[in-house]
Amino acid sequence: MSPRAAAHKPLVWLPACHRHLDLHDPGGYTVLADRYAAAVCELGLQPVLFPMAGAEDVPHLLPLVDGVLLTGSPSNVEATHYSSAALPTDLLDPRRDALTMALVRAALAGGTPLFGVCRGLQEMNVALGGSLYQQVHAEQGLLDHREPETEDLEAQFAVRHEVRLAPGSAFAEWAGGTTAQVNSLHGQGIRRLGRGLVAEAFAPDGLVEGVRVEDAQAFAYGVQWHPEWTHASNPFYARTFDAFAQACRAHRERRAEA
Ligand SMILES: N[C@@H](CCC(=O)NCCCC(=O)O)C(=O)O
Repeated sequence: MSPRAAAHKPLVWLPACHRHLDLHDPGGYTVLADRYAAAVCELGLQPVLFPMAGAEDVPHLLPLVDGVLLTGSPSNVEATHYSSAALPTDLLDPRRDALTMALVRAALAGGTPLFGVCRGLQEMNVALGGSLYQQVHAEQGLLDHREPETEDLEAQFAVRHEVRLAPGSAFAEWAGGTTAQVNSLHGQGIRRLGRGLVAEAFAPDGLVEGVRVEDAQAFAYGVQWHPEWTHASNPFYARTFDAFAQACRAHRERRAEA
């Protein structure tokens, strides 16, 4: 690593959510679960937020960072992005949608490492022209992938099912085999795969749970599970995150040398 590149930690952009919280200020709040930012810090990277960034800011802000981590969120990608009508019960976040749709495309076009987790995977899929099941559990033949109704986070994030991993894929390498156990906290899921996405991890009901972007210039993966949870003690999750972190470091090097 060159001395210049070593001077700063690679910067990882985590697009935040925008919510109305039951607090004194009735205005909106910018929200990011500490869990994701902490995982990024533990990898030796620096999480950054651009709270007011919109799609129009992406060309100016993306060159400042070394990676993008699209986090999970209780909110759903609005179905109008894949030409369906949103269900009346949907918790939506149009500002996040607008930003992440542009960010996915720009990160891939410019070779910025991109990792999507849960909603983040769904955003990658929709940004690339794919569609989602709005309620996986309502589809015949598909399982209920939602977390149990409890406030106990350990129970919510507990391992829930196996995933089958494509032989020879990076997922299989990170898992050390062609199966792994994962947690599951989502109501939506990939229906039609986006352009250029290769399905490489599958739930027992066949739902696509892990993708890579074909011919990507840098790390470009998405997972439906949550590797940020217990990533330090789970070798599969740890290797996935390490690969992302390495890609961010390599991107930092390239930026420093340019
Ligand atoms: N709302 C979507 C995405 C689910 C998701 O990202 N869950 C994570 C919840 C915990 C967190 O905020 O990290 C769906 O239901 O599929």
